[in-house]
Order: sequence, then structure tokens, then C-alpha cells
Amino acid sequence: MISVRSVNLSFHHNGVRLPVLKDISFELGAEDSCAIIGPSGCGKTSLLFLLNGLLQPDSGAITITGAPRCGTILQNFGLFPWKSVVQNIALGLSLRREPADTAGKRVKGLLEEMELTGFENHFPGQLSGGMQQRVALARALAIDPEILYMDEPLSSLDALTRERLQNLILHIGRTKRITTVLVTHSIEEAVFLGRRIILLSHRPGQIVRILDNPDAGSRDFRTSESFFRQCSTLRATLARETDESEA
Ligand SMILES: Nc1ncnc2c1ncn2[C@@H]1O[C@H](COP(=O)(O)OP(=O)(O)OP(=O)(O)O)[C@@H](O)[C@H]1O
Repeated sequence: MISVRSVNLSFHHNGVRLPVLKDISFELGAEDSCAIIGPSGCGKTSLLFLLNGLLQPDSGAITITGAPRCGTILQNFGLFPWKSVVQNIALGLSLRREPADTAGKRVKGLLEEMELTGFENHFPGQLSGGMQQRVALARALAIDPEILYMDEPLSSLDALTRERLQNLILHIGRTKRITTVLVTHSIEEAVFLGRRIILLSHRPGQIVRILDNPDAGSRDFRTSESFFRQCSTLRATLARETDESEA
């Protein structure tokens, strides 16, 4: 469904070309769940932006079959502080000029699903981090996406809220049959949510390894032996990669 072939990306800054991603190739199938992890500044967000079309590669090709509907959750939730919960959730629907009655029903359903009923007219600044994240999730889900891109969606949350929302993302991905692509700094989160884990090197980011993680996909996985084993493998690979780049 998503095919990335020999993709290179660089930015130009003050007349200097800064290579950011180098020779990236991978494929994801429908309903796959993928986590992208790597050192700070290695190009994870840039890769996500290439996938969702916000950036174009210098060379190589990204092919996504079937023109699927895509939702994106940006770092720090990306909510509009001056818009209410309802207005934030309805944003994608308004942009698509969805009739008010269908949009209203959809938003009401999502408010219930994300346990936000009663907070319709609150502004993001009046909500906890976990609630803001549920608003961001509701907004991304409002357009009924087939692919959901998430850029460190849970990084600013406390441990338990983070686990609850990881469970929610897992549940949503499975029940709504959405392909999910998640950028994260957390080894545990990558292993819990990614059936395929793409590990990038230091900038310019190259794929060091794609780890198959077929047991991801159930809540119980978090406490299983296989989970801890996969976390150790990923941690060791990440540490090795960081050491080599700093040597
Ligand atoms: N628009 C831009 N113009 C110039 N340089 C940029 C631009 N966007 C990103 N960069 C640089 O490209 C590199 C990769 O950035 P990116 O945000 O993709 O990395 P990241 O792995 O997501 O980082 P982090 O883990 O810190 O969030 C960084 O060095 C960043 O400073």
C-alpha cells in the first residue's frame, strides 16, 4: 500500500545543503502498524512529512496506492488554541465541506468515543495533556482515515496516561482497520505499537534495521517475555548505532 523507494531528502539553509534522509526504502501493507525510531534530528518527522505529502523528496519515489484518506497528528497535538474542542475536532470535516448535520453527528460520536462529552466548548488550554491528545486523535479520526500518521503523539504525557492512550491507539488501529505510522523516541512505545519498527541512523537518516515485531497488537503484549526481548534488541541496536556515530 505504501512503497518508499530510494528516497533522498535535503534542506537548504543559508545556501548550504543539509542532507537529512539518505536512500530510504521500505514497504508497508494495508492495516500495517509501523513505528519509526532513531536519534534526535535524524529525520523522523521529515520522513513522516514525506509520507503524508507535506514534503517532496529530492529523488526516489513514494507510492501510496488507492488515494487513501489520511489523518495526521502533529507534535504537541497541533490543536488550535483559539478554537473549542468541537471546532478543533470538526476542522477536517469543515475543510471537506461536510454538511453540518453529518459533521455534527460524527463529532458527537467521536466526543463519546474519546470520553470528551461535557467538554465540547472548552478550549485546549483548559484541558489536561491526555484530553488534548484525545481531541487531536478525534480530529484525525473525524475524516475516517485509512492511514493515520502520528508524530510523537504521546511524548509530553505522564506514564499512565501514555499507556492508556497507547491502548486506545492500538484499539483504534485494529477496530477501524487503519494503517498507522508512528514517530516516537520511546523504545517501549515503538515495540508496543509497531508491528514493523524502522530504525534510523544519525542524520542523514538511513535505515539501520527494520525489525519485524509480529506479536505487537494486543494489550497483553506489554507484559510478555517477547515484549521485553524485543525492547532489549531495539535498545541494543539503538545504542550501538549511537555509539558508532559518535565514535
Ligand atoms: N524546514 C527545514 N529547514 C531546514 N532544516 C530543517 C527543516 N526541517 C528540519 N530540518 C532539519 O532536518 C533535520 C531533521 O529534522 P527532523 O525534525 O525530521 O528530525 P527528527 O528526527 O524528527 O528530530 P527530533 O527527534 O528531534 O524530533 C534536523 O537537523 C532539522 O534541524
